[in-house]
Order: sequence, then C-alpha cells, then structure tokens
Amino acid sequence: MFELSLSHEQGAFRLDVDLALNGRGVTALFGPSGSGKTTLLRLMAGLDRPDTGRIVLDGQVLVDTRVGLFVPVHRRRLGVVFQEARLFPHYSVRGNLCYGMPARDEPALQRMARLLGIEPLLDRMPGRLSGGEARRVAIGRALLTRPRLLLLDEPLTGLDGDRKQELLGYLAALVRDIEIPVIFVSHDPQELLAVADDLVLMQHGQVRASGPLDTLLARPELMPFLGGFDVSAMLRVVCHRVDPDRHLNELRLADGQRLEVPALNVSPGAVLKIQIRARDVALALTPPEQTSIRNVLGCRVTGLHHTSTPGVTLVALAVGGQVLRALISTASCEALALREGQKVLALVRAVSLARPA
Ligand SMILES: Nc1ncnc2c1ncn2[C@@H]1O[C@H](COP(=O)(O)OP(=O)(O)OP(=O)(O)O)[C@@H](O)[C@H]1O
Repeated sequence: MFELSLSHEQGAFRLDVDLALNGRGVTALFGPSGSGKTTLLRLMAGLDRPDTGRIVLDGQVLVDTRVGLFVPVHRRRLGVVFQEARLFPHYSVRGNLCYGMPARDEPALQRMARLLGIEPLLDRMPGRLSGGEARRVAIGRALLTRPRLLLLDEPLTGLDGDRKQELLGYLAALVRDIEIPVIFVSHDPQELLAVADDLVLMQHGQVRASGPLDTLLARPELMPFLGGFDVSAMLRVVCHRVDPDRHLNELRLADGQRLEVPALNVSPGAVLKIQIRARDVALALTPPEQTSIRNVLGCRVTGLHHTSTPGVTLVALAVGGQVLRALISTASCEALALREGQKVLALVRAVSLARPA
C-alpha cells in the first residue's frame, strides 16, 4: 500500500494530492502536459521534498513534514528510471546491470537480459546503444537492485513507432513476470491500455479520479480527460484457435461464447485482455440475419446510464461473468424497451486492442 497526502508548490503550480494506491501491478499516472505527473513521481521517489504532507509505503513512513521526517532517495529502495536512461558511459551494459545489485547474481542478470531482449548487448558500451535499448538497460539495472517499487517516467517518450511497440512488448512481458509493483507516468493512451491495471488521472495538480482502468473506462464523464480514449470494456479471453488462412483468431469467453477477431499473433491457449469500445457494440433482441458482424454474444442488461451526450445511453451488460458496454442512442434503447435484467444479444464490430492478461 502506497499512501500519499501531499501539498507542493512549484512557481505558480500547486500540487495537492490525497491518494492510496494498492501497491500491486502497474499503475499509470496519466494526464495532460503540465498536470503534475512528473512532480508527483519525483516526490514519490524522494527526489524532491513536499512542502507539507506524508508518504507511507507498506507501513514505512518515508515522509512526514510535521515531524521533519524525510527518508532520502537512496534509502527508499525504489527503482527510478527517467526518460533519458542515465547509464554510466564508462561501464559496459553488463557493468551497468551489475551496478547496485546487492550481490553478483549471474542467473538473475541473464534472466533480466532475456526478458528485456538485451542479451546480445551485454558487452557493448552505452554510447553504442539506441534510445530504446538504453532505456531497456536502465529498466533492467533498476530492477536488479531489487526495489520495492519501480517508478518510470514516460518510458516510451522519444522512441519511434517500431521501437515504441518493441519496448511496450518487453514492458508488458516484464510486468507479468516480475512481482514488483510499477508506477509509470504516461500521456499515451496506447501505452496505458497495453500495461496499466490501475490509473491515476491527474488534472491541474490534483487527482481527478483513480482506480482500476476498467472501472474508469466505464465513466463517460472522464473521457474528455482521458484524451484519445473511448468508453470501453476490457474482457479476459482465451485464444481458442488460430486460422492462418483467413487471418483470424477465435477467442473464447469464460462461459464458452466465442469471438472472432483479426489475427493477433498469439498461440492457442494464450490468455488475453481485449479492449472493446462501447461504440463498437450494438444490441439486438433476436439473432440478426445477413449481417457482416460475426460476433454475437448473449448478455444480460445490468444498467442503463445517461451520458453527457444528449440522446446517448451507456448500457452495461453482463457476459461470461464480465462486463461489456454498449453506447447506443436513447431512442434505440426505448424502441427495444431495454430494462435491467433483460437478455439481449451484443453485436461486436471490432476489438481495438489485445494484450496478454
Ligand atoms: N522547477 C520548476 N519550477 C517551477 N515550475 C515548475 C518546475 N518544474 C515544473 N514546473 C511546473 O509544474 C507544473 C507541473 O509539471 P510536471 O512536469 O509535473 O507536469 P507533467 O504532468 O509531468 O507534464 P509533462 O507531461 O509535460 O511532462 C508545470 O506547470 C510546470 O511548468
């Protein structure tokens, strides 16, 4: 558990935060430029002292300004990686990775190098690494110090499309493999969906909302603050079958219902989380005939919610023990006489993102 209750002024900017993070998985600090994400990360890391407040990590008080307590950065046992990798230029990649390791542990080093795809680079000097490679080495170095928590500031910023995708893949694999909680700063929705479990939404130096990503994605009033997002649902599915000829994957929900999506580059048996945008889901009371939509899921209506857009209703649906959401016109809602508890068919047009669960 990571508890923060802070006030901090920086020129004309004021940060006021009251936050309790569960201290598990991956939490993204998300918000527009200048909303205070980096300021908050620096205060968490101990790189800056808050004007007033308290920070407690797993029961240990790191900061309490009332009693003048401030645990310095090197005694917090946190891994911190900033945009610029800050590797030691006169040490090889291996030397950088070893730095800060409690004891030389070659198997741990090899495992980390494999996870981050930097095995072939171990003997290189940092000056001969690309930006993405240097970033991966910096993340590996931070993790090998066995921190209690890993803090990353915009891990993907400054990388081009392919390098970004590549590092995103490594990050997703890494956070599944390590047990260390990660907090990272981002303003890239794609990055967020690919790795975050929880979200802290920052705005003007304050926390606008925080909680599990899936819960926040269901709140239409937050969408303007989540620039680039759509109200969505994240569904856990298993890849059942791959059809290489038709470039399709057949996915199964927990209740056995199937979804067919364009090939996702995963093998049968893989467990995935897929994002389904609410505007890609239509509803019907009877099975549609002669339609291009191949995904039809039996669901039950669990809620009907007004949205900030007049004439648009958000319908919450239960399917296979999970939540799916549909954005439809209020007029359609009335025409179908939708009510809570009713059985409906959800017609799913597209799956916008898939990631390992
Ligand atoms: N050293 C400083 N002195 C005065 N003001 C600062 C200082 N550092 C940052 N600020 C201001 O504090 C505010 C928050 O900055 P911060 O870097 O935390 O935002 P951010 O959400 O991380 O933005 P970005 O996404 O652009 O990195 C900004 O208005 C910024 O101009």
